[in-house]
Amino acid sequence: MSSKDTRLPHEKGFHISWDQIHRDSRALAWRLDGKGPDDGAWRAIVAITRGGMAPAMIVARELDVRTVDTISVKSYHSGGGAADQRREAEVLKSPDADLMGDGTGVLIIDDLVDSGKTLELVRELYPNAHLATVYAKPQGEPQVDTFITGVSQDTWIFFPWDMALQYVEPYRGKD
Ligand SMILES: O=P(O)(O)OC[C@H]1O[C@H](OP(=O)(O)OP(=O)(O)O)[C@H](O)[C@@H]1O
Ligand code: HPA
Ligand SMILES: [Mg+2]
Repeated sequence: MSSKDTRLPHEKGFHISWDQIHRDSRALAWRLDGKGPDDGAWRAIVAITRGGMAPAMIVARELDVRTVDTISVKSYHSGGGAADQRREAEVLKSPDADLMGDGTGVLIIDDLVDSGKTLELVRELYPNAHLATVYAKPQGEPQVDTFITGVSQDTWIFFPWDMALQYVEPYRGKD
């Protein structure tokens, strides 16, 4: 039996509540406040859809940034068999080109970085933008300029928009 199978149900994932993502996104805003290139201000915020939209909205509110755009990135597995599967990413919708330039003064926000493929592509497109996530796994950390909480690579992060409250059995069941 692998160690994965011996973990208790509540240890298989990192479950984030709305309250937690709000607090962590505000912590991200606090860390980024005054760090823009022009008098500390950020020119615009770009959310990486869809997961980056909630944190980006919270950061935009805290930092009083009114110019908000989106970039839509789809990441997927490519290759043949399981052994040579690689992670790829493609842009489905770009933000306004005049707004973006090379990314200087623009804060690009996502909920998390995992393999780093999504941010790698975004950085190629906007090398001078500041890339920020709320959560980061070790493999993706080199791709992100600022993040709040590190999470181990084998942990799956569950976000509140993907969950619903439901009954769970006690750890010690009836039989
Ligand atoms: O570092 P990576 O391995 O590229 O993974 C991180 C990305 O994966 C998830 O988005 P996903 O593509 O699942 O789409 P969604 O935000 O629309 O749910 C997450 O929101 C990040 O954007
Ligand atoms: O841990 C994760 N949680 C949710 N979405 C993700 N996309 C890549 N990794 C994750
Ligand atoms: Mg995403």
